[in-house]
Amino acid sequence: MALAVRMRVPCRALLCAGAQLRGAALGRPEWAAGGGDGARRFASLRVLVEPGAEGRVAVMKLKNPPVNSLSLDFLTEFLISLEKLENDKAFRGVVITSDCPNVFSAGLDLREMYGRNPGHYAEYWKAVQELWLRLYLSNLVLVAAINGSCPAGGCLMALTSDVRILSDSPKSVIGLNETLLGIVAPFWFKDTLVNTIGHRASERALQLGLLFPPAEALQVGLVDHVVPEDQVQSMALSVMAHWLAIPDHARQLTKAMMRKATADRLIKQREADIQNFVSFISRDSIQKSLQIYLEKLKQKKG
Ligand SMILES: CCCCC/C=C\C/C=C\C=C\CC(=O)SCCNC(=O)CCNC(=O)[C@H](O)C(C)(C)COP(=O)(O)OP(=O)(O)OC[C@H]1O[C@@H](n2cnc3c(N)ncnc32)[C@H](O)[C@@H]1OP(=O)(O)O
Repeated sequence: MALAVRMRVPCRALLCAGAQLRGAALGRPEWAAGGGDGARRFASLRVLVEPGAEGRVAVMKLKNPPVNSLSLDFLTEFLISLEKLENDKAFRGVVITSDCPNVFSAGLDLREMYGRNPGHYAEYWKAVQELWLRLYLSNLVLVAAINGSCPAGGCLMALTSDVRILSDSPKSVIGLNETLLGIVAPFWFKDTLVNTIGHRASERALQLGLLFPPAEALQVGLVDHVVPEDQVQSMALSVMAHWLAIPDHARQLTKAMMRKATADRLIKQREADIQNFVSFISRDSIQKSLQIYLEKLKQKKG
C-alpha cells in the first residue's frame, strides 16, 4: 500500500486551488445529492456520477454536449468528481462512459487551443496533464465503456483505464489521430499507446493518425471487448466484477509497478512539457492547421 500512497500525484493542492477558482467562475461547484443513494449520487454540470453495483462501483457519465470535448471547465469538474470517488473508501471501481449520443469524447477542446493567449494554453495543458496522471495512476479499477466516437484526447482517456469495452457501431472509431489535425501527440500520449498495443502498431497508428473501427481496434489490442451498443454498460459492470474479485492492495501495487515509470517521465518534466506545448501550439503554422480543421468540422454540417 505504501507504494500506492507514495505514487499519488504531487500537485493536489495546486489542482484544488485551480478547481476552486474554476468552480467560482462556474458559480460554485455544486454537488447535488439526490435519489435514495444520498451523497453517493452526485452531479456537476458536466459529469454525472451514479451508483453502479453493490455500492462499490460508480458510473461516471461524461455530459458535455454536443461531443464531450475536454474543455477546461469539463476537466475541472471531472477531476473534482474523480477525487471525491478516490477519497470515498466505499468505492473500488469506476465505469467511465458518455451521456452524449454516439460520442464517447471528441478529445481535447480545440477552442481551448486556438486563438487564445500563452497563459491560457499553459493553464489548459496543466489540466490535461493532471487528467492523465490522475487517471493513469488511479487506485480504482477503471473501465471505459466507450459508447461512441473516441478520437485523440478521448482515446487517451480510455487508454488510462484498466479495461476498454467498445460499442459495435460504425460511429465508434478510436485512436490517436493528432497528425490528421497537423499536430503531434505528446510523448506521454505515445507512451500510453505503446504500453497498450506495442511499439510497431503504435508507430503506424500515430504516424497515420489512424481511427480504428471496432473490429480493428479489437484486433490491434486497443480495446478488450467489442459488444452491441446496448450491452456496453452491462459488459463493463460484469468485467468490473471480475477485476474486483482481486484483493485491492495486490492489484493496486501491481498496477503501480506497471505504470509508475511511464507516469514519472511526465512528472519529472511537467513544467518543460507545458512550455513545450505552449510554444508548439502558439506557432502560426499550428494555429493555421487548427483553424482549417475547425472550419472543416463546421463545413461537414452545411
Ligand atoms: C513536437 C512537440 C509536441 C508537443 C505536443 C504539443 C501539442 C499536442 C497538442 C494537442 C493534442 C491534442 C489532442 C486532441 O484531442 S485534439 C482533438 C481531436 N479531436 C478530433 O479530431 C475530433 C473532432 N470531432 C469530430 O471528429 C466529430 O465532431 C465527432 C466524430 C467527435 C462527432 O461528430 P458529430 O457529427 O456528432 O458532431 P460534429 O457536427 O462534428 O460536431 C458538433 C460540434 O462540436 C464541435 N467539435 C467537435 N469536436 C470538437 C473538439 N474536439 N473541440 C471543440 N469542438 C469540437 C464541432 O465543431 C461542432 O461545432 P458547431 O459547428 O456545432 O459549432
